[in-house]
Amino acid sequence: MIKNALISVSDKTGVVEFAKSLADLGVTIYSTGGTFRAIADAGVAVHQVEELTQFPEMMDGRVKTLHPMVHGGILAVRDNAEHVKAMNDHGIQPLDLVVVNLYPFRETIAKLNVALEEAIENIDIGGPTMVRSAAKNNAYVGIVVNPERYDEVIARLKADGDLGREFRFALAKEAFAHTAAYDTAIANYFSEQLGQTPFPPEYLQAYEKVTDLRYGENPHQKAAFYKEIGAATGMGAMKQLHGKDLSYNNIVDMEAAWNMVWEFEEPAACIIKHTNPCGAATGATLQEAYVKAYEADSVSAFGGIVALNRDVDEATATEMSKLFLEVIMAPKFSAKALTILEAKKNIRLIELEKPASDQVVVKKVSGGLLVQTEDDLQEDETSYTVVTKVQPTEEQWQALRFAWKLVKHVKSNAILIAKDNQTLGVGAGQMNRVGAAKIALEEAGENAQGAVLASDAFFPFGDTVATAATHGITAIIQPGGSIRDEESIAKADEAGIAMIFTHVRHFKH
Ligand SMILES: NC(=O)c1ncn([C@@H]2O[C@H](COP(=O)(O)O)[C@@H](O)[C@H]2O)c1NC=O
Repeated sequence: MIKNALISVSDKTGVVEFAKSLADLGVTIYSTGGTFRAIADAGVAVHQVEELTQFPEMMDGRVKTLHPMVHGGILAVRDNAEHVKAMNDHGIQPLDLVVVNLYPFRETIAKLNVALEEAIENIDIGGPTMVRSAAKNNAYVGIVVNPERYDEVIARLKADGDLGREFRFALAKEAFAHTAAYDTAIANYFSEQLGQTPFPPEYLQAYEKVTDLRYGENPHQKAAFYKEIGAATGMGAMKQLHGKDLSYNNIVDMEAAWNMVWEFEEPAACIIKHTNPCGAATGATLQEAYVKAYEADSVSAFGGIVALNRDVDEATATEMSKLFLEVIMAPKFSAKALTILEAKKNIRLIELEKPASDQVVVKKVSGGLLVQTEDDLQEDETSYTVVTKVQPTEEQWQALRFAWKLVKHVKSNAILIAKDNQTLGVGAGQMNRVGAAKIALEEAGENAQGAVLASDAFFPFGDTVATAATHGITAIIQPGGSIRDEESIAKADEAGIAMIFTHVRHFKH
């Protein structure tokens, strides 16, 4: 039986209707300042919490509900004689339903240049205290932290006159998750102020479920997708405009595709299979970039994930509509592009913001977590060295730059062949480097003649350069740093290949 409810909410969405329904069910409502006014102004019967505490709200609202008359009323075990006696002795009213959501701390720190004082003033104390009291005493008290629960609460009260033990327990779990996520945001903000990010002594993150997924990487694996609470960019902030539900593998590939395509400032298109590019290209227009990316490997492009770094126009949409694609992601789709692509039932269309920089990459391992900064080093070409007798031509430099930007997104060991801002062959995830080169060169075929080769890490032996030479590769970019670099340099000199050492490695596991 719910006799008394305490409502104290910052997010007042739906609270007036909710309070009205409670009042109609005969519940006596107590409220704090702003919530009281919102409810009272709507003509709903409500009491000020000061009636319980006999204390005014004070210290800029820092102290309003932190009082034994409130917490005794929430925490008392209703069938414990001592607790009941304490309530009677002190005139404490039982509070059977607590409805609280907290000061907008996350929203406050998301604002530009927010002062520490303002952030601190938005740390809720009384709210979480009531939430935790009520959640602890869920055997008797209902705790509601999410306005989305209001309807169900009312429906249950109307149907059964009570919330029921199981539902109260579920609400309590939601409440503890709510305060944990809230404290996580505060702890991370403090870490940031202390300069402890991105590797604070405790690694705390809070995620909320977006959806259950049909299955995981394989049909026998279960999966769900979670987003960072308050995510403004990245996969957690994507907008799906069309198509069936995304799969686990779709999202993994989308992440790879999206990071890859934003390597380029000019119009670019990347087509991804299993996180590696089967085709990537830039062009004067988006349409040109897409067609080149498609033609790079038109066999593998089937069922691919396409990422584009420009708004999709009619011409590009028309080209893409000719092929079965799993996902197309872009900053925006024009109305005409949408009409063309929406005619294809199965394609998923995703709008997404450009990726944010300064992200960390996190990998779960058993019993732990690996955290690293992104592989987003701004490389300075002046620190590259040409190690061969032959210098690259301007055209080769351009092709090498293009290939180097992409090879870092290919699973190691990675070799990528390119020409004219278009990939021609990709060898990904091989256990030895010459094996990756053979795959990439074979895929490039005749087109390897006059093309360039990029390698994500150094050549341990001269065999990769020798293989590249037999296929007509004219320039190579790689980190260098092997004890047998001289072997590779000699092979390059023999074949008249220009070779650059970047002194930067781009492993990707
Ligand atoms: N200080 C307290 O005792 C206290 N009690 C409740 N609050 C918060 O005050 C907010 C509601 O305030 P109002 O009803 O005045 O708009 C809620 O987010 C609630 O979590 C408090 N504020 C901060 O700690």
